[in-house]
Amino acid sequence: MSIHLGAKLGDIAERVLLPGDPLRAKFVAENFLEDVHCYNEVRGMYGYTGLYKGVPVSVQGTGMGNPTMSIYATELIQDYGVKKLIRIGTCGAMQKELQVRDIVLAQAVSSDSNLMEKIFYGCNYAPTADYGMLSKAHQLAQEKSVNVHVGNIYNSDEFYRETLDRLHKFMDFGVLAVEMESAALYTLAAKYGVRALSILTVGSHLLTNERSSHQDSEKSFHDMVEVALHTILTDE
Ligand SMILES: O=P(O)(O)O[C@H]1O[C@H](CO)[C@@H](O)[C@H]1O
Ligand SMILES: O=c1cc[nH]c(=O)[nH]1
Repeated sequence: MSIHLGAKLGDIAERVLLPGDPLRAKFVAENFLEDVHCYNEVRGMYGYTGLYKGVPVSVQGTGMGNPTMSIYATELIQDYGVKKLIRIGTCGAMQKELQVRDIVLAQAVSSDSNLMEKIFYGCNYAPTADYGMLSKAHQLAQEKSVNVHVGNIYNSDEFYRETLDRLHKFMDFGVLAVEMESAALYTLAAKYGVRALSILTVGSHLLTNERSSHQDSEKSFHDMVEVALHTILTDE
């Protein structure tokens, strides 16, 4: 057991999908994996391990924001030996060419979080995706004819913003979409020498205010989860 996970050693696979919402972890386990067991209920942050095409894969809720992602990513890597982590999240679109339900592959992460400043003595650090997993996910998404976008995303510690100025600045510089966990995930993956990628479904559009309903978005997760599962299985 680690501090925040009730799993025994060996309960968690080397390959883990990471949704923010613990109920999304349950949904993925019940609908995509076989021979599933729940290894964590601590804090209601459900974690499951099952088989995908005969290979053990876990799916672990992370909660919202860089601090909770940091806790789960660190314990998964350090205490349970996880080697490949793919976040399956939602995001808000920031460019007009993106549509609700499109998929975004986060190649790089810009952030307003001071997490990196703390780690790197006030300097900037550019959290980046694992290139092998990024290119595999891109290829798979294209094969499935999914509307997929690859590029820089905005990681924020704010969901409800004091000002929109910063958001607009990132829009001006071509940043695709906003979310709240990928800076911590990519930075910790680099620290511990493991592989990470964030795959995001557009749940809302910040330019048009369109948003998918909660139920609607569970269905639209289907493509993202399939791309994530196929990507995490390949060794490129
Ligand atoms: O849907 P998830 O994975 O939680 O991701 C996004 O949704 C939450 C905000 O509603 C934040 O966690 C953000 O990153
Ligand atoms: O983090 C997020 C996710 C969706 N929409 C936002 O505005 N922020």
